[in-house]
Amino acid sequence: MGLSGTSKSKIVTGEAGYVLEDVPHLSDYIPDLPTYPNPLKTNPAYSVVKQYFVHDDDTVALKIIAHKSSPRGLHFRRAGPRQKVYFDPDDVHACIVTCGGLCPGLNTVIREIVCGLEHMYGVKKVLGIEGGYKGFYSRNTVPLSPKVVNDIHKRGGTILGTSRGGHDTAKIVDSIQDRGINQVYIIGGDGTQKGASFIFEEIKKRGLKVAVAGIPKTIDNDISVIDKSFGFDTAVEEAQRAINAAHVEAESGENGIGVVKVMGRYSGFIAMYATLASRDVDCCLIPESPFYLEGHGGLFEFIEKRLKENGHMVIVIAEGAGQELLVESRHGTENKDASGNKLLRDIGLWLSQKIKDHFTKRKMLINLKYIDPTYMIRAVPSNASDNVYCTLLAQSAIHGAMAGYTGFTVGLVNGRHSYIPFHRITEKQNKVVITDRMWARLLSSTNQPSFLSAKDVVEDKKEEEASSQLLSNGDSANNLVKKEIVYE
Ligand SMILES: Nc1ncnc2c1ncn2[C@@H]1O[C@H](COP(=O)(O)OP(=O)(O)O)[C@@H](O)[C@H]1O
Ligand SMILES: O=P(O)(O)OC[C@H]1O[C@](O)(COP(=O)(O)O)[C@@H](O)[C@@H]1O
Ligand SMILES: [Mg+2]
Repeated sequence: MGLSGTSKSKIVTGEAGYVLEDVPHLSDYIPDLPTYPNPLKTNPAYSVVKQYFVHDDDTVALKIIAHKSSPRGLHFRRAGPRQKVYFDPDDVHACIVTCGGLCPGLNTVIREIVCGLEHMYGVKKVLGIEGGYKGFYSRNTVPLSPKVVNDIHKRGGTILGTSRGGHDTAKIVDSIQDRGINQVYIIGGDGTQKGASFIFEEIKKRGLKVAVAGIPKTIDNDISVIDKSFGFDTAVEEAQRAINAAHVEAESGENGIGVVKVMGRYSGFIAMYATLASRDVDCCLIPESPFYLEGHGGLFEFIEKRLKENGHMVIVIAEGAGQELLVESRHGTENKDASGNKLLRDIGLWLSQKIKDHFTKRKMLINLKYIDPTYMIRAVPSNASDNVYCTLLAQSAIHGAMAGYTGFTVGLVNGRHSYIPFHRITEKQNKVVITDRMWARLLSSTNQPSFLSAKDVVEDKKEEEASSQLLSNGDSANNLVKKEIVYE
């Protein structure tokens, strides 16, 4: 086996093309750390389970579809408890912080970190950092115990509060150092994980024995590498209620049109899955698939056709869709939120008005109802399957930190919990690939226009080149490079 890599990546190679992209370990920069037997060995719940501990060599493949001649691709370290731990449970002082937008399941993750630390490892000192990153240096903290967090998974939001902006690496690490914290659990999206990687680098620079573990959170499902994010299932389920309402309204009026806006700043996964799940949706509009209103193949033509056929229709639109159509009226100013995310204009409202104007001009009576359930979807508690998922993520993060791993995000990769280096999570976003089979399934289920013209270039050669590159660099199928498409 060989070890190589840049400061960013820790690559371990082996026989038969084996490549592990490992995560950092405290022993990488602190020599002679003492180890302790894992307390789970004497825990009655776990000690009876054969092979409970993860083998040191266990890895998880990033790509599970292989061709005859393709390399084995990249692997990540499998998550789970190790035989040895690098912390005496009595010495652990953990903290938890939630950052960025809300997402169903945040409280479940908090609960399970607190309970998992105490029940599995006997750790009793856990601190909640209030109000996101800036809470490390400008807000209160709250001691967390299994009793305090007992019921919180039944509530939406985060009991710790959250925020955008306020990431000051030096101040955060000063606070970690001053408080004697040695395990940091950071729950948040791509922005948060970028912040977490800076915190990890600073901790390493100062030579501190502090494990930094990220738990990826995104209601938009826009984090790459992982199969899906917690809360996403719940969001899709909750979106059904709004779509049902839009359908009932649309069915009841003459030429009824229901427009539902869902979240999805850059990625239209909620819109796509909510549409596929509902079967009541006639048209789904997402940021990845530019659309146009007027003319042949445009949205207005399709609406008119559907109304004539069915007398009603439902449109689901992701908030980031069609933003380019609004650009002209923005007068060049691009507003950003405290984290630097682009502020979007309300495409749902804009589109609803455009549809109304169009049919008024055509002297065709329509009844349009616009529903914006975005924050309602985000504020609900997680459903049963997300609760289980959150629990496993929290436990995997705890096992990793206790085993001395650091600078990692925990995530489900092809159905297996894995430790993923931060940069893999943050280097690009997960997006719906409109040349992929899932989007084709959606198009065939709604029978909506693809909004691609005859000029759209889909060159077989380019496609082949792109896919063979992907096989060798081990990228996930979810992140396939878009084929070159020319829009009229
Ligand atoms: N590039 C970055 N470097 C350091 N911190 C960041 C970066 N981007 C975002 N953050 C911090 O992460 C937190 C959440 O980021 P945000 O983008 O709002 O949400 P999310 O993490 O859900 O994507 C904020 O406190 C923000 O300051
Ligand atoms: O109004 P807020 O709190 O900024 O949140 C709105 C945004 O948050 C999101 O839910 C995503 O948030 P994150 O990047 O924090 O995961 C987007 O879909 C939405 O645009
Ligand atoms: Mg984000």
